[in-house]
Amino acid sequence: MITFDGVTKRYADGTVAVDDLSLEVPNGAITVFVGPSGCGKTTSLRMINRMIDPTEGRILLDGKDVTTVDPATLRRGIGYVIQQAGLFPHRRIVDNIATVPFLLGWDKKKARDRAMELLERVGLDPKMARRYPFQLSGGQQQRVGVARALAADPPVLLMDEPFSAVDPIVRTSLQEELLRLQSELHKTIVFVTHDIDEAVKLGDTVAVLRVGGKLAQVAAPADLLSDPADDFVREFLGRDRGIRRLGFVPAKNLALDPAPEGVTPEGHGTFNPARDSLRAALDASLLSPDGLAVAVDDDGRVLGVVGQAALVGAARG
Ligand SMILES: Nc1ncnc2c1ncn2[C@@H]1O[C@H](COP(=O)(O)OP(=O)(O)OP(=O)(O)O)[C@@H](O)[C@H]1O
Repeated sequence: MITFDGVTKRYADGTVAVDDLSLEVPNGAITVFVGPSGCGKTTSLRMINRMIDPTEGRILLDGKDVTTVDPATLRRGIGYVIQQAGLFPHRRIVDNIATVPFLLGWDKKKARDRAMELLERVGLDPKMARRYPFQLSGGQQQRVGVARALAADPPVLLMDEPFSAVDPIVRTSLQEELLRLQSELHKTIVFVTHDIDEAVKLGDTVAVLRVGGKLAQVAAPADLLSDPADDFVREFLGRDRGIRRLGFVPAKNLALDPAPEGVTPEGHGTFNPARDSLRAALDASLLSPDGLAVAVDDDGRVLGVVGQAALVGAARG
């Protein structure tokens, strides 16, 4: 666990970038820091690995004040991913990924084997290993950045706007890849973004900061969407909060009616109650001429139907 305990950062010119921040970042989950430009997200992140030291307060990593740990030792347990990957341009991809293992003195073969394993893990073709960064697309470079941060298997991963510089489609696939990786690796991840949609998609917990470095709210995405703490958070969350919140409510508790004669998945919107959200079920019903969302299992077999009145009722509840 990472604990921010009354942390303030005042820069030499008097700018208060972070103001009395207290927050707990649980192990094995993704905590997102989100907020407008200049609200202190990057400063907060960099105080964890001591690229910046706080002016007041303490940051504890598993109970230990990070300022008492030598930065090099500290960073061995903390992977760091930044925007535009920050790869070394004159090193091949495999050696970029193996950077930390090399620094730790692993033998060359073991370090490169590990790099190859990670290359595949982040969804890249092993053929890429011998290329240089300029021979990869932006999205591929970002994947290499993630692989490099994971190379020495650190328990903590800091990610600073890692997907901001790529186009929306690549960005979506990188986000999904991160969620897939996290479901296997269970790292303690602190993720910084200014994009609220990215925050609610990736975060188990979302911390919203406002300019001046003050914490506005910290909550699970569904709670943030249903109960914003104040006007700033409400405005920052943007439109369609009600609908977006339904994306976090599982559809598995919906009461299904037997499918009427002739109602089939063809010509109807379908959803899978075991996997999908209430939002997906509502969408399915809106796509059906008679308003019935058809529930199907993994094999496409019809389990039943649910109508719009029941969906709206479930959405209220
Ligand atoms: N070295 C510095 N000296 C003085 N002020 C600084 C310094 N670094 C950052 N700041 C200021 O501290 C505040 C917070 O900066 P920070 O980079 O942490 O914000 P951020 O939320 O990450 O912003 P962005 O989303 O634009 O990257 C800003 O007002 C910034 O101008």
